[in-house]
Amino acid sequence: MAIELQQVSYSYADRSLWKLTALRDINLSVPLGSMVGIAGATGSGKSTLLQLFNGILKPTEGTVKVLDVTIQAGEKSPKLMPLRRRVGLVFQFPEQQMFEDTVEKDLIFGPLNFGMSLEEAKARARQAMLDMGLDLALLERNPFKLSGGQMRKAAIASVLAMDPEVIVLDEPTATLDPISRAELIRLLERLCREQGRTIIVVTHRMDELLPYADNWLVLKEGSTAFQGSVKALADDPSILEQCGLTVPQSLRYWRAVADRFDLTDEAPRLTAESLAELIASLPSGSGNSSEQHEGKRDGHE
Ligand SMILES: Nc1ncnc2c1ncn2[C@@H]1O[C@H](COP(=O)(O)OP(=O)(O)OP(=O)(O)O)[C@@H](O)[C@H]1O
Repeated sequence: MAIELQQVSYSYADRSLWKLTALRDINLSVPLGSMVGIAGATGSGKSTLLQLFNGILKPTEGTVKVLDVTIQAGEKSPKLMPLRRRVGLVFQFPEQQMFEDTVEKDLIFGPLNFGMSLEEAKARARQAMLDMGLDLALLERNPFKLSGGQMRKAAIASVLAMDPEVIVLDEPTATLDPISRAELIRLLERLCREQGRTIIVVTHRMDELLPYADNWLVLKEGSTAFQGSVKALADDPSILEQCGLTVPQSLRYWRAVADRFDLTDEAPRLTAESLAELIASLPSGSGNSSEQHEGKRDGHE
C-alpha cells in the first residue's frame, strides 16, 4: 500500500482549550500505483487529510502509514524529511511553492536540498519539464511571468523533479480553462499509468477525474461518507447529494442509461465520448424489455 490510515482523527487546537476536530475515524487504503480522487464540500477536511499524507500534520488519534513509514498519534515521529521527497505535495495555489527567479532554480531546489549534484538536479529538472509537457525554454523564465497553466505545470514539475513515489495534489485544475484542465488530468494519468506513481487528487470537479480515478473517498464533515470504486459510486450517486455535492453529469447520464437498459456491468470510462458511444450502441425504443436488453448486449459487446 502507498498509504494506509487506521482510525485517524485530527483536531486543530490552539493554546486555549479551543479544539476543532477536522477529521474523525478515517480508515483509508491507497494501493501503490493507483489514482484516487478525494471529494467533499468545503470545510469537510480534504486539505487537512492531504497534510497527513506526508507528515506535515500528525494524527491526533490513530495511525498513518505512508510507504514504509508509520506515524502514530502520541508517539515520537520517525524522521519525516525523507518522506517529504517520496511524497510530493502540490498546493492549491502554485505561487505558494515557486519562490526563485527562474523556473530552473525552483526545479533544482528540492533535488539539491536532498543531496543531488547540480548536474543530476538539472537533468531531473529537464525530465520533469518534459513529463509535464513543458517547453525546456521555460526553464530560464521567471515562474511568476508564466501563464496560469504553465505555472501550475511548473509547480507540479518542481515536485516531480524529486522523483516522488506518491504525488498529492490539492485542486490542481482550479483556475485553469477547460482545455488546460483536461490536458493536466491526462498528464497526471500518464504519471500514474506509465510511471507507476500513486496519484491522489482533491477536486471540486469530480466530472473531470471520474474517467481516470480508480477509487474515491468522499468526506462529510470530517468523516468518511463514501469510499470505493467508480462502479460503487455510480451505483448510488445520491450519496454525493447527501454530502452537499452535485452529482457529476457523466454519472447522471450513466445512471439514466443503466437504469433504463438494466445495465449492471462496470460503468464505461465516464467521458462524454464513451457515454455517447454506449448510447449509440443501445437499441432504440423505451428500453427495459428483455428483447431490448438482448439487443443492447449484442450491440455493446
Ligand atoms: N489551521 C487551522 N486551524 C484551525 N482550524 C482549521 C485550520 N485549517 C482548517 N481548519 C478547519 O478544519 C476544517 C477542515 O478544513 P479543511 O481546510 O481541511 O477543509 P477542506 O475540505 O479542504 O475545505 P475547502 O474545500 O474549503 O478547501 C474546517 O472546519 C476548517 O475551518
